[in-house]
Amino acid sequence: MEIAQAIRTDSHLPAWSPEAFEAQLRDKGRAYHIHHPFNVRMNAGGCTPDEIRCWVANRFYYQICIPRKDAAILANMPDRAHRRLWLERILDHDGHGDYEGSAAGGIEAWTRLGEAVGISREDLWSLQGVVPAVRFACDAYVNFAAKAPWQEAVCSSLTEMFAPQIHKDRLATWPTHYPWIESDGLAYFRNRIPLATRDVKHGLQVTLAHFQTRQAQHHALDILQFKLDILWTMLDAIEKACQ
Ligand SMILES: O=C(O)c1cc(C(=O)O)c2c(n1)C(=O)C(=O)c1cc(C(=O)O)[nH]c1-2
Repeated sequence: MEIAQAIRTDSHLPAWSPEAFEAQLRDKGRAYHIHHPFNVRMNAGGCTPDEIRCWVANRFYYQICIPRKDAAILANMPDRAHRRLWLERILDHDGHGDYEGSAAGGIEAWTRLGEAVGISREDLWSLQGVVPAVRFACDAYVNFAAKAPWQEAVCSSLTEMFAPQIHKDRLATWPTHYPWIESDGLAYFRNRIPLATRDVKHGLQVTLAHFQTRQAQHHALDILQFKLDILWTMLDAIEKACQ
């Protein structure tokens, strides 16, 4: 899959310093789905219970794709030290040991979120409510991760730089706006904050080291844009499907 390239006139210039490059990557947060109208409305309390259920059911497809895309990246990583770190991401979502408690994993926590909003485990896992564009968007992420050089796939995970805020927003607003949702159901969001922060540290380390010329740094920004577009597209599709 080719990543769309923005047209630039400065590609011949020296590479940005690591600090300036990181600032460029972080600046991409302006296009994060935290600003999508559906997300804004959801966190402002404007969604109906059916809309919340529709979002949870569709987002579940993203949740189950994440460990598959991480396994694809792992398979392309030649270095043991990187694999050791990356492996944790798979366990974060799939869990390990029994399916109770903190080691149960993100997919299990999302299943609890589903139950808290009124979706049974069977219905959630059946993927019945997942609309085609959400499948296409998530599958594009898995396919990209499998085919791209592993450092580029790592770079695409850097939308996680912006994820702690979106989780914090939900924790801050949902209990007031949606008191009908059992608070236990929000554990997924709470759990992800430290994990995302850890992931970003490693992801940035790889990205800052790998993209060494201005042109390559622009390519990294294009990769991040591609991932931002995946998340944005998902909400476009969810907004339309959940009306
Ligand atoms: O709720 C969100 O808005 C959101 C966004 C993202 C993201 O930015 O990709 C992730 C998550 N959540 C998340 O929970 C998660 O585990 C995660 C992993 C990844 C990734 O690309 O590897 N993104 C995200």
